[in-house]
Amino acid sequence: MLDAIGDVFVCSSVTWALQIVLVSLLWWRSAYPWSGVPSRVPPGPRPMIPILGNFLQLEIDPRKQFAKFRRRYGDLFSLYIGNKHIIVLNGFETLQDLLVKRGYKLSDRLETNSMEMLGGFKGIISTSGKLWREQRTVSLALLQKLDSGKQSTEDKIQEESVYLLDAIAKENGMAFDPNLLLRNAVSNITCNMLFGQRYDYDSDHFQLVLCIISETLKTVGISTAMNYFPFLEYLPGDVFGVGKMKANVKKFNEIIVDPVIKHNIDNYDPDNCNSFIALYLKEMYARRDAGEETTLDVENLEHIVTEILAAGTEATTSTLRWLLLFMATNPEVQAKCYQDVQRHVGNGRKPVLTDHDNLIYVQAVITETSRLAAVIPLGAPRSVTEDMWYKGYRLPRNSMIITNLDSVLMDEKIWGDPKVFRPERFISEDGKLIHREELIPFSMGKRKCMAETTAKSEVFLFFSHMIQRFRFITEPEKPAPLIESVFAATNAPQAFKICAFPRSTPNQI
Ligand code: HEM
Repeated sequence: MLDAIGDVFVCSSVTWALQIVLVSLLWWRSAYPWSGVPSRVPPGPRPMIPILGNFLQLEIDPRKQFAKFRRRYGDLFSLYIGNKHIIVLNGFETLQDLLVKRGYKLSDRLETNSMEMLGGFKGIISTSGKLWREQRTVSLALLQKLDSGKQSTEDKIQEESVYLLDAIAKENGMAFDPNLLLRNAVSNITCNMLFGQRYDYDSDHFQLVLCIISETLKTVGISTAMNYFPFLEYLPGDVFGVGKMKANVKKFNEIIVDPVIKHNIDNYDPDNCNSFIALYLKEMYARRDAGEETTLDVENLEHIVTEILAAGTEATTSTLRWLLLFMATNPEVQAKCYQDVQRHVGNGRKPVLTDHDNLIYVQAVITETSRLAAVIPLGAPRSVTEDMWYKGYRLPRNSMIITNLDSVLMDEKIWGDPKVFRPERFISEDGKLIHREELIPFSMGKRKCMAETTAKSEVFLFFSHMIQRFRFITEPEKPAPLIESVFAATNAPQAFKICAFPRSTPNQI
């Protein structure tokens, strides 16, 4: 009986596989862009294998390969994967020309399968055109309004720092992985902005929020394969994590986002709007009451909440993790940061945002870390809205655009020794902070990160508070942690452990 079932299974699997191959080949012939290579498009490596195109020429972390292609083909090169023509933009001049000067043609997202699963083409990150413009403009205005309200973003970060520093102190100088504590602190700022409340670090509800975010983001990398090979979604066994990702997004909405939005709708009080959700609802009702045509609705709000939580948590946490790693492995740099804080802030009070202009060395360390860590090194994919020409090349409508920020942040022509961690490169001879326009970890143009100011405030305050209070060292009697990254939704460091000693103890420098 079991054999018979096995035979049927094997037979149906073979038929299934043949059908997939057949359908794929037919689909490839009709959809594969280089079956008739469009003329005058940017050059690139020749796609050797039907359907896969250049897929096998790329590693999971494609940055090194992109650097080689750039040397060979120039600042614009083409790749073909599955049914997509991809154009990779490299170098500061190209990114500035195409994202800033002619950004109106490259501000849309490409409607990919993974974008659909994550954002359902609602909200901000995955949307384009009028819908994106209204959602982004309104969201930005509401975040600014919140910042100038009862509790500013700075107040929220100051409040959260107390909890973060206490949690670090509780590690008692023992080795710990700072990832979870930093993640708690960073996402609490976002929760506070969105929901109007922070959570205790040991709250089950809060840990569930963080767990779903990180599980979902883990599947983002692998499920992007579906953007190029849409049929993979239908393979049995959820090999590409598509089912898991969909289930996570659904669970996140059901358990976290929807109940909070419902609570806000049920208890709506226009005179007491202390959270992003309440302010969005107020704006939505106002536009509707005024008879305005608007895209503001509960479904878009649901997506924005999820996106801000995920985007806000991952990139900022990764940046802070890189900072602690660089401090523990570069004690002399850490000592200079501590001296900077001692000189301009002392021990009697906490650093505040207005210390920013005085803490030059701390700023240089943060700036150098943002450059070297490049936590979102390839930006988020965009698309060409209408056929356009640039430096003699045709950029066909609907091509996918990859903004290779890494090619600028790690450009030898700009930085000389880009792989070296050297904060001094951002300090002038007369001791001032050097601002470089090529420092673009938040991308460029209309579609650049929506929360650059908030992210910078979080990084500056959390980092300077930690440096004021603790000395961080690598785990004693263990090999120093590797300065290597895990390339996934963000470019984060590999997991590492450090020890934190309060500055008032004999371990003080
Ligand atoms: C160090 C921290 C951060 C870095 C380096 C960073 C970087 C980026 C980058 C490179 C993009 C892609 C821009 C593009 O499409 O080309 C982006 C988009 C975005 N970021 Fe950030 N980000 C950070 C923190 C945050 C925070 C804290 C939030 C929210 C509170 C946030 C919200 C967003 C949103 C909503 C978008 C999509 C914008 C759009 O599509 O119009 N980010 N970010």
